[in-house]
Amino acid sequence: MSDRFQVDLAGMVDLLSRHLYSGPQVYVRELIQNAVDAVTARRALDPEAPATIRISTGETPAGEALVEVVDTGVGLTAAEAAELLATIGRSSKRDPSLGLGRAEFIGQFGIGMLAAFMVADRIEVRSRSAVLGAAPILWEGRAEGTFEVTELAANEGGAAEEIPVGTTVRVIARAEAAHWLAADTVLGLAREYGSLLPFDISVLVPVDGDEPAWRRITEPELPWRVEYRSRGERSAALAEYCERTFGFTLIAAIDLELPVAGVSGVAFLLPQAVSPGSGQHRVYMKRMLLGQRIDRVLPDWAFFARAVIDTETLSPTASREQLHDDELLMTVRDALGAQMKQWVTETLRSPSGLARRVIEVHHLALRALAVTDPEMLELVAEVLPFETSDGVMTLAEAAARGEIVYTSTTEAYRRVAAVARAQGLAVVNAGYVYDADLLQRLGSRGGWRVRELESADLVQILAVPSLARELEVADAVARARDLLETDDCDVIVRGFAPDSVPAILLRDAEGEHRRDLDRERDEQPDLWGGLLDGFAEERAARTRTLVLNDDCEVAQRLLAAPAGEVFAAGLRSLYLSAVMLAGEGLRGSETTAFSGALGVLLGAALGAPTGSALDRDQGNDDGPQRPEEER
Ligand SMILES: Nc1ncnc2c1ncn2[C@@H]1O[C@H](COP(=O)(O)OP(=O)(O)OP(=O)(O)O)[C@@H](O)[C@H]1O
Repeated sequence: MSDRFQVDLAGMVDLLSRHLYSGPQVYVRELIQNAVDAVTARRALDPEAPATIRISTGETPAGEALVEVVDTGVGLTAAEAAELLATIGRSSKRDPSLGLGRAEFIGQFGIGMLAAFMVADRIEVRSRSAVLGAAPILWEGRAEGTFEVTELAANEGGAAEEIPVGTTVRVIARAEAAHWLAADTVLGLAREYGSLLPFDISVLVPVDGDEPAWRRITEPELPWRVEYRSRGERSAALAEYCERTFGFTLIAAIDLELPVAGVSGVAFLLPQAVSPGSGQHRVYMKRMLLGQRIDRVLPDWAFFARAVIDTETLSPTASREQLHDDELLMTVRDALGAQMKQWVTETLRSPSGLARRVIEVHHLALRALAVTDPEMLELVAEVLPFETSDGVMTLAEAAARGEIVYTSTTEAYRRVAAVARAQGLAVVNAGYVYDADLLQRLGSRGGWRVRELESADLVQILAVPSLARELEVADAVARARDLLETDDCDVIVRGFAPDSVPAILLRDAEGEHRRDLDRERDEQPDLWGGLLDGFAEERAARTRTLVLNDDCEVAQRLLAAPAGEVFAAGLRSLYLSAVMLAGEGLRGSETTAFSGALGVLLGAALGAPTGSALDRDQGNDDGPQRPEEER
């Protein structure tokens, strides 16, 4: 003999509330959805049937909080109520041959009613079926797991025939869940879930000093489907909708339309850059809100947009709060991505204020897009500005000048930019996320000559002087380092081209020079002995390095100069011209120091008295050249 499964209702409800749904608030959604499905079913039988849903809150005579949802839907017979309302997993909305939800209904799983028990102590369903001659019924279910069905005629005297076709669901709260049934909570939730549903749904709201009033919460049309007199009017309405729904002022709205998959919507471009992986979208399913943080609706690279879509075909998970990541979703995601790509291509190809703004704010997203898509790669190479040692330009512009040489980190770029600039070599800073990948891909396409800056380029750029020369200038270098200590700047001597540039300034954000020193020491451990160890330690503490060009006569003469005011003034002049060569402007105190130093040099040459800047340089650390802020 076989037995039937028993269900512990309290246990099931606990399971739902803790592990399936995000919280008890979904009970409002389930009630509205059942009412909408019932109205849809009735309209299928009788297209002229009324289609209204009324939601109100109140109290039972015993003071328990209650929510009542009244629909003019298809209703339930006594047998249907007994079978459907209390059988977990039983739904009238599934197609028996396919085992899937039927296209016209939102519900399909047969568990929605249980959600109400997350807040309810009891649920009463009064209903009259649209089936001709059906008697009105009352179904009462209790949280402890019992229910009964009675015919209202027998229960409530002669009023039965006056009861119209439709259903009234009354949820009576457990004391500790009563706040979920408060008037403004229910209004807020009904709006959140139901505002785009295609029926007249109204909520009874309290009015200060007056009788409560019905307020319609549904909009007659999807915001992106409303017809306006002009494009401008439509744009303004969408901007307002975006502000209201997502809380930001859009840069642009991109229409999304996929009729074959029953998907439509709009993607709003965010007004500021966001990090990848934050693409979260608002999804409606048959015009009922599924969730406001749904990912995977658009491709990963579209993280610079927030979309709102309505879908008739994508499948919800049983919680009805996420989408099934199935093949259909993948196809939809790709198709919506293609529409966004088309918009991006068209917008960026024709120069406009909008194109500039999109590039300025969302260049990172465009880089991400270029990495995944060869067509976008060409577009990005044409329109995206890159920092190069020859100024800001697009990759297409850089390519027009010859081979593109890039560094894959910004630190490496900062280190070599000044040297490269001094030598007329254009180096592209490919330090942003995706850049190195992007340039590599570009390099593997026909017609582009691209390569990463190699260490061989660097060795060629900065030549280490011989040991003898290093020892010869050691004293001058030590003096120079003392003089530039307050500028947070180290001093080294190297040879590099062109020999017309006496000095360049390197940044040392990652201790690159320390590594250089380590390498040099490793190569010639005996010769250098402990000499470099001391240097390395102290040098690592300074964030910039002045490289004096040992191939340049001016620098050579400075290194040969005796200690004194001319040496200090000469060093300061070279330092400040290197600051300018590195693309940094001079601060006020530096401009003063520059003219002071020139004054000293001219004075020395012309025999006039020396200037005050030199005195400051040769004095101790409280000189005016001390950096007031980080460079
Ligand atoms: N307001 C209503 N009017 C008429 N029938 C209803 C109503 N509410 C519920 N029902 C019936 O009860 C059944 C079970 O409802 P329930 O909400 O548990 O599941 P569902 O809506 O079918 O599926 P889902 O779990 O996906 O919401 C429904 O299939 C429907 O036949």
